[in-house]
Amino acid sequence: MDSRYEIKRMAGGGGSANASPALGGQSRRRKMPPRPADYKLQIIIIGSRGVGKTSLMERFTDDTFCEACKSTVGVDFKIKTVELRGKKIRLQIWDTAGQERFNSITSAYYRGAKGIVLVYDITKQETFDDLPKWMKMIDKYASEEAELLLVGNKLDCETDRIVTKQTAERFVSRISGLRFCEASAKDNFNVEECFLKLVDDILAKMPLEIPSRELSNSILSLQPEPDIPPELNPPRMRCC
Ligand SMILES: Nc1nc2c(ncn2[C@@H]2O[C@H](COP(=O)(O)OP(=O)(O)OP(=O)(O)O)[C@@H](O)[C@H]2O)c(=O)[nH]1
Repeated sequence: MDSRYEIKRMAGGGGSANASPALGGQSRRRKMPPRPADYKLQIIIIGSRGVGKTSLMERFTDDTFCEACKSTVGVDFKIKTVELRGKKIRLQIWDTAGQERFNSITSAYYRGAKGIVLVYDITKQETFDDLPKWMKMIDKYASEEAELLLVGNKLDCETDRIVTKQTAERFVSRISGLRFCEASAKDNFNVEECFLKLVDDILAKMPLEIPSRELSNSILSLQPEPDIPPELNPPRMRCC
């Protein structure tokens, strides 16, 4: 049995208001199981190779940073539960390979995503120049309803910056509904804020006024459990 459901016997010598005479002064406390999530959402992280997609995901989900990570092969994912707008949200975050040769695999994950994080590296012009190509992928494979967030990563490398904030803002202003922020996975700057803003934007579009009895009985999934598309192999785990 799950240890969360165990009834803990509290050894006691009386004095507790909850003590039961039948237990000879011992009281029973039931440890409550965690409240189930109200929503399950998928977020996908895309962008060119080496921009820090994995690093952003790992910073957000585990608060870790890997200096010498291996390049992602195919896709990987992590789970994180957050609370926003009074709701508990289970996020499944898909980290995709930046290498073009994996596009046929990674594109299968766009469709179910409620949020898309498009990343470039502020120190590498080519990763910014690649953005129109990634926008084409989004147009082709993602849901029109998906919320979009552009992240300029590696803000800790300000002295090596090539892509100015103004240049990025000009790009963003031409695309409706695209949000923008700069962050550093390494320094843990603005990472959580960027992800939570994206989730908040997703929630803002959802019908949150669901009768509480529906919420209490089951996990309300506004989209299918984010399964691995059947035609694909399971996500390949990467190590650091
Ligand atoms: N200075 C700095 N380095 C970073 C940052 N984020 C990631 N890196 C480094 O950039 C390199 C690539 O990071 P990854 O997270 O693997 O990049 P990725 O976009 O997932 O790469 P692919 O899987 O190849 O597409 C690694 O050496 C990281 O340590 C950051 O915020 N600042």
